[in-house]
Order: sequence, then C-alpha cells, then structure tokens
Amino acid sequence: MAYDFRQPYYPTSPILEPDKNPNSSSLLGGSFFTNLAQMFGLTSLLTIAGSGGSSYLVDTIKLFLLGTLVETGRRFCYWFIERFKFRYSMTARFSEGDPAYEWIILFLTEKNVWRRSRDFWVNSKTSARKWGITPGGESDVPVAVDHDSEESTDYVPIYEIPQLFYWNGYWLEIRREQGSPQYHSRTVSQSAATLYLTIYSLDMSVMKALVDEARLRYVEVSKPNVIIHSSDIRNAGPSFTWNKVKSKARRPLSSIILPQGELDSIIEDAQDFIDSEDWYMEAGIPHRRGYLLYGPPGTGKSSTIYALAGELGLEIYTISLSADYIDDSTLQTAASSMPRRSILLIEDIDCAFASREDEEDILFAPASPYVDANGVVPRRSAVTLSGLLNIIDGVDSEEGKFFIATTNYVDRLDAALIRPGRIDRKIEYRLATQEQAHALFTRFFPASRFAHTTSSEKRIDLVSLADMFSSGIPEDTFSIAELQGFLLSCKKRPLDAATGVRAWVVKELDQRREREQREETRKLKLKAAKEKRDASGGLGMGPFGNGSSYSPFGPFRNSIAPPILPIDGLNNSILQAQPLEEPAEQSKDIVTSAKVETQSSNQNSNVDRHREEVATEAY
Ligand SMILES: Nc1ncnc2c1ncn2[C@@H]1O[C@H](COP(=O)(O)OP(=O)(O)OP(=O)(O)O)[C@@H](O)[C@H]1O
Repeated sequence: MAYDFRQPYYPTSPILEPDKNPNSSSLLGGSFFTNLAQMFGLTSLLTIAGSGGSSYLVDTIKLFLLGTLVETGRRFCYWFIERFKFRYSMTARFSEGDPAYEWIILFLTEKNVWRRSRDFWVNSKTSARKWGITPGGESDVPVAVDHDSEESTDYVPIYEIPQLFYWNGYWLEIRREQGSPQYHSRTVSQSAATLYLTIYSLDMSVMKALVDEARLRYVEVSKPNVIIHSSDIRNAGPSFTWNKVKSKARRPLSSIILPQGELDSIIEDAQDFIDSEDWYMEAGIPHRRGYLLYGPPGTGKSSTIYALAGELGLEIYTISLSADYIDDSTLQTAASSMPRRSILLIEDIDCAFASREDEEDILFAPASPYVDANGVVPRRSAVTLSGLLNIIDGVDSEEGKFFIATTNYVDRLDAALIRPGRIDRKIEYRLATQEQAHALFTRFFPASRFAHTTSSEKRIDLVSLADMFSSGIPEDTFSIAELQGFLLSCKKRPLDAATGVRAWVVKELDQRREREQREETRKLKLKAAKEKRDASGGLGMGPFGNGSSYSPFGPFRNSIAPPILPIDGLNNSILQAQPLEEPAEQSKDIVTSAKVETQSSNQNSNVDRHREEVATEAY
C-alpha cells in the first residue's frame, strides 16, 4: 500500500499515540502528569497546548517532566550518598609507587576483595611482584602469586572496578583510578595510579589499625625476599614513581664468597649505622651512609648488596643513570620519595659520564651517529655531576638511608663523588684467589650430596678435589662468575670439574689473549685515525674536519680537509661513494704493526708465561 506523505503520521505505539484527552489514563496522560505540571507551575502551558489541539506538544511537555523528575531524583540520591559519605566515612588515598600502596594491595588481596572479579590480566610469571588470584584454587582465593607457587601464570584482577567489603565490623569501599598519560618533550609517561579506600566510620584509629595490619602483613610476606623497586619510562617525568616492584629470593650470606671477614665487616658496619640513629642526631651528622663497591665484573658486588639488604630487611630502590629519561630533577624526586631504612642503589655509576676513551672511540668511529653538529660527543646521561652530588648529600631527601654505588672503573669517577662524607666506605672486589676458588668448589659440591656417590661408585674425597681444583686456578685471573660458569658445565661431576679445570684455564687464557689483541688493534687504528685528522688540521671542527655533523655522504662531498681514514666498521655507503685507495693501504699497515706490537706487548707477557706453566702442568 502506498503511503500518502501529505497525511500526518500517527504511530501505533501506546506511548506515542496522540492522546487528545489530557485526563485520560494512557501512559502519558492522567492526573499524575497534571499534578506534576502543577508542581512545576506548567499547568497553564499544558492547558494551552491541549486546547490548541497539539497533542505532540502535550506529550513533549510530559516527557520533559518525566525526564526532569528522573534526573532530579538521580542527582538527589547522588547528593545524599555523597553527604552521607562525607559525614559518616573517611577516605584514604594510596599512590602507586609509595610503599603503602603495596601494603594495601596485599591486604586487599588477602581479604579476597577481588574474589568476584571477572576481569584479569593474565601474565606469565616473572619476578615482578603482582598480587593476583589463583583461579580454581580454594574457591578463587586470592594469594600473593609472586613466589612459592608452582603455577607459571599470574591472574591479576583489574583493580579499577569498585568493591565493597567488610572488615572488623566496618564496611569499606575500594576504588582505584588509573593514572593519566602525560606528554613530555621526548616521552609519554603515565602518572601514578591512586587507590581510594573509604571506611564507613569516623574513628581515625580504625583507619590506622587497618594500615598497620597491612604493613605488618607485608613485612612478614616479604621476609624471605628482597624487594627491589625501580621505575620504567611510563613514570618518568615530574611524577616519577617507583612503579616496578620485583622480589628476589633472599640470598644467604654464606653463599657470598669473599676474602675472610670482609662480608662480616660490611654487615656489621651497616647494622651499626642503623642502630646509631640517635648518635648521628646528637652529633649533628646526617644519618646516611654511602658505600662504593668497585672491581672487575662478576666479582660479587651486586650479590653482596642483595645479601646485605636481605640480612638487614632493607628494600632496594635502584635507578640507572644512563636511562635517557633520568635527569637531575627526576633523580631528586626519586631519591626523596624513598622511605627511610632503604637503599638507593646506582649500579655502574661510571656509565653516567663518558670516559676519555669512550669519547675518542665515539669521535673517531667514522659512522658514529653519536656526534652532534659541532663534533661534540653528547653526554651519556642527562644527570649532571652536581645533580648527583646533591642526591648523595641528601639535600632534599629524608635521612636514614643507604646510598650504594657500584662500578667496574673506579678511576673514572670524579674525586668529588667519592670523597669521604659522600662515600663513607670504598670496598674493593678482586678477581678470585685460590682460597675463594676452593670455597666456591665446596659450595658447588657439598659433602652432603656428593661425598658418597660417583659415577664410578667409588667414594670420592671432596676436599682433595677442591684442592686440585683451586690449585689449577691462577690467582687474580678469573672472576668468581667465570669460575661459576665453568663449574655449572659439570655441576653434577665434581671429579670432572677438578681434573678438567687446567685445560679450561688454558683455553680461556687463549681466548682472552685473542680478544685483547683485537682490542689493541682497534685502539691503534683509532689512534692512527686521530693523528691523521689532527695532522689535517680538522681539530675542533667535528669528526670529519668540516664542521658538519655526520651524514653518510656530506663530509666527503663538502670536505675542506681530507676525510679520515676508512677503518673497520666504516659505513659501506661511504666506501662505495668515495673509494680511497691510499688510506686503505695505510690502514693495512696499521693492522700489521698493531699485531707485531701486540705480540711483543708487556701487558700480555704475564698471561703468556702463566699459560705456558699451566699447559705444561696439565699435559
Ligand atoms: N664473591 C662472590 N661470591 C658468590 N658468588 C659470586 C661472587 N662473585 C660473583 N658471583 C656470582 O657471579 C654472578 C655475578 O655476580 P655479581 O652480579 O654479584 O657480580 P658483579 O661484581 O656485581 O658484576 P658486575 O660488575 O658485572 O655487575 C652471580 O651469579 C653470583 O652468584
């Protein structure tokens, strides 16, 4: 049937069907709306609309009244609840990154607050601390799933959904707000999330009791672990927070192998510092202590710090100065947002400041993108020395903290950085002695596990094997980490470890010598390139002597001074653009002379001599 568009359309719905009689009992008619209209003083309007025969207008007014009524009711309820909350409740806020936030999350998790949650993040289990639930376990009972569980997956509820729960006779409501993104010049970060805990009571002691209970529980749960706080780029910027929390199994002190008495003395010193807060106050000396652990890689610096933290129940706050989002102000915010009785750990502190060698490496490596338009090597870190000194001095921070730094290159550190008062104790770590090698072997092959069985079913004397092992290790040549690597390759075969160690030493020394030779050659090449550049008068005008920044073709195309020699690692595009016959020849000469020089170098003579001794003994 064709529809006549000239006729008005009347829908058949009872709600929208025109109702000519405002007093009728249809849904939009009747005395209810009349009364409502009277209430809002709209009776005359309704009458005019009705008498004018415009039923649409009448219905519109009725809908308006209904909507107004519903919205007013909603607002009133909201207002009433807010007033009620305001008068009869109190709200505590916990900001992510603050230790109290961790306490409360653990507390809520253990109280099964999120047991009805049906929204989860599912992650594979890592050492990062997450408070999740175990699905299918005792009726979805939430547990701290960061350790002790054989599960390999974390089910972490979405905390954003508000929850109501009952605790010690009080109703509580929990709500969490995710941080908002913040845009900085180079990065986008996220401000810290906030947790709102509302208690329907006006008694402040209830809130205090809850927070205390949460803190004590957290301390108890954390005991077998060392808690390590760090930050990732999300939270860089002005609202820096320690948003990443990891827990590591506490390392027993006995597992750290240092020369006799060294570890005990560090622990005693730290314990004494903690115990003598009053003394520091009375003497007017800032209550903080700085340690610098320095020495070759793999000698136990970090292990000592984790063992110390575990022993004294301190949490570690670690920061990397070479992270590009860390500058003086973030460092200061970070340091001042650490709680008392904690450790601020800066590993590889030398990395913040480029060494002279590094600068040369960067400057003369032809394809280096690390040089700015003026030929200057940019700083490695946005942290300045004075910024770092301020942090160590604790200008803006609370006291009662440890500052611990590690480095492999103590010579690169500025004297101001390690002066007494900033660094109270410098602890040197050396390559392994035979005594340490002996202790390591004994730790690897404890008598309780290995004394009675061997593959050949003979009783083995572990002490003799440890003697044999340690006597095969040259003093001050290998780190404990290297020895550990070797022992791991025969972790169930003490006999093989003791008899095979000499051959391993020979092989390792050979490989080391080769590496050293390669490094020596590289340095000689760089040196030659530098001399060549200096001779060409390019000094101070950038790496290519023309004052331009690096570009694959630019320096060659426009150069006033001759370009530097092509050397290993030179960008292929440069070589193709400008094949340079003569310098390439010179470069070969440099390599040859470097080899000759390296072979006769005094540096390697000790290693050579030892290698020969060991080889003779071994075979
Ligand atoms: N003195 C030591 N006692 C026990 N284990 C050690 C010791 N030194 C090194 N190790 C072992 O070697 C590995 C690396 O050690 P660690 O990270 O503590 O060395 P590091 O000196 O901090 O090295 P880096 O300077 O490279 O950070 C660890 O697995 C640790 O168990």
